[in-house]
Amino acid sequence: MNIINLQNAAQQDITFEPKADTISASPIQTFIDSLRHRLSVSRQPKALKPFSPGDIKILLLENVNQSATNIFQEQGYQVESYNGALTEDCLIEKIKDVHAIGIRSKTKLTAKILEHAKKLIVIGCFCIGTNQVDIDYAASIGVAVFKSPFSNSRSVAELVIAEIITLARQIGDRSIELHTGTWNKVSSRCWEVRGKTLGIIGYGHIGSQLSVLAESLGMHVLYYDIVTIMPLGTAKQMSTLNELLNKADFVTCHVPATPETKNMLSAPQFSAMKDGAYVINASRGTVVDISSLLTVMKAEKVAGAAFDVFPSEPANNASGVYNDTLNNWTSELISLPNVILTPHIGGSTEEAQCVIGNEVAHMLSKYINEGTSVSSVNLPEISLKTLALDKENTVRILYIHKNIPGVLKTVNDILADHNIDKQFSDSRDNIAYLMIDISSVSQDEIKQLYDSLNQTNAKISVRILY
Ligand SMILES: NC(=O)C1=CN([C@@H]2O[C@H](COP(=O)(O)OP(=O)(O)OC[C@H]3O[C@@H](n4cnc5c(N)ncnc54)[C@H](O)[C@@H]3O)[C@@H](O)[C@H]2O)C=CC1
Ligand SMILES: O=C(O)CCC(=O)C(=O)O
Repeated sequence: MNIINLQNAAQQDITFEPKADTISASPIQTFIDSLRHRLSVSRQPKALKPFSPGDIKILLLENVNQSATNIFQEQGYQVESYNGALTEDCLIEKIKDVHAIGIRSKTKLTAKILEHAKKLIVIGCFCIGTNQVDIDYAASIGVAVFKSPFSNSRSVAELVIAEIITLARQIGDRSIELHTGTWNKVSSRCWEVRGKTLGIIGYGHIGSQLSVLAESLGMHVLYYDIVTIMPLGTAKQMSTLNELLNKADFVTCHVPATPETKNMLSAPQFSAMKDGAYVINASRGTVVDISSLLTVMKAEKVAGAAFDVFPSEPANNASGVYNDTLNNWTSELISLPNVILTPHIGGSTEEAQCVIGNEVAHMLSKYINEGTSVSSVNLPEISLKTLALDKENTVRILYIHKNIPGVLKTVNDILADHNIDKQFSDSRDNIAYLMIDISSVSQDEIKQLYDSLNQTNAKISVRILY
């Protein structure tokens, strides 16, 4: 019997009858089954249906690491990969048909795009920032979003250390000069970094990692953060941003893109800085007001700057795309001395990308196969023990719903005739997620349960795994 009108179309077109490979009537199969019991392989995870893994389609954009593709293919999923981001129209077409999408920082998954994603179960950000995804809208349609919490932090911190020394010694300019035939051996306004003060705005994973590296170079570290965070080494937390700006020789930003961090460094903050200070931004392009920075650099108030991120960034690698059409101050910025520009490569190392590929692909697979939302950035974090092979008639219900009164009663009334083995529910703002394992459920009852749950008022999405 085919289920129609499924809210969560991972289950669209998928029969609730057992797949051929699950029919176990032959003597050999019976022997294997009994052997499994004798060998206690019942602790192995049960492969949950209704989908067979081959039904699951994964779309990977922006050169997501091969390690992710390998994991998805090991699961038996279909994987389609692209090196760059897709145009909006193309993305809308592609997203209609996939159950999971993996992106990095370029692909904007807005409500406009996501409303076409009728089969989508989960989004994987193979990066740290999630500002490119409308995570609240995703939650409102029952789509989980995962990211890598810290696997490229070290890479970003190392890039910033390189930039601090490069700016202090004007290495970028000397290199460009030699590339164009000019020998210009100077020491004027070139400095050691030892004994200088680094001001870190945002003392999270990257900021704190950078703090340790900077101290090992003999720098003093000050940091500013909206929350009180334990200092590492001899770093000191400043109670205001201005206090940090007044004292730091190098100011570096490691905050997320939020309304509060937009233009966090602009004209008033630049004027609060020490004369001859340096500015670094490898967080998000919205954080530093580059138009204002141009003014203070021309006045030699700021002695140099390094940017890895920009308000607008090209979707794909290509020559000639970093220009005034992208950001109207580009030609002015590139004409200034001691400015280091990199194409959003803070997290782009082999090590970071491989780990992120593994990590996020595992989270996505676990969510697809078992419903585990631990580490999701937009859904309540729910997990139940993996169903074991011997739990043949056990069914797992994954019910994402509006966080309104009376839902548990409604759901439990529907399940009243079954034995509830385990139940876990949690909420996050307007959204709640309920995971229930019930036993002794026949194939026909699964269909009835699905239909009943699907008709409840609070339902956002329902999946039944068995
Ligand atoms: N250039 C690149 O390739 C990469 C850039 N990033 C960017 O760096 C950002 C930071 O990354 P993590 O350190 O991993 O994040 P995190 O979440 O570990 O740390 C961010 C810190 O900023 C603080 N913060 C938030 N709002 C603030 C405000 N208004 N004022 C002061 N502090 C504030 C938070 O309390 C937190 O301690 C990411 O959100 C991402 O946008 C991350 C990885 C790679
Ligand atoms: O590697 C990328 O494409 C994005 C890196 C980044 O900005 C992040 O992890 O937030």
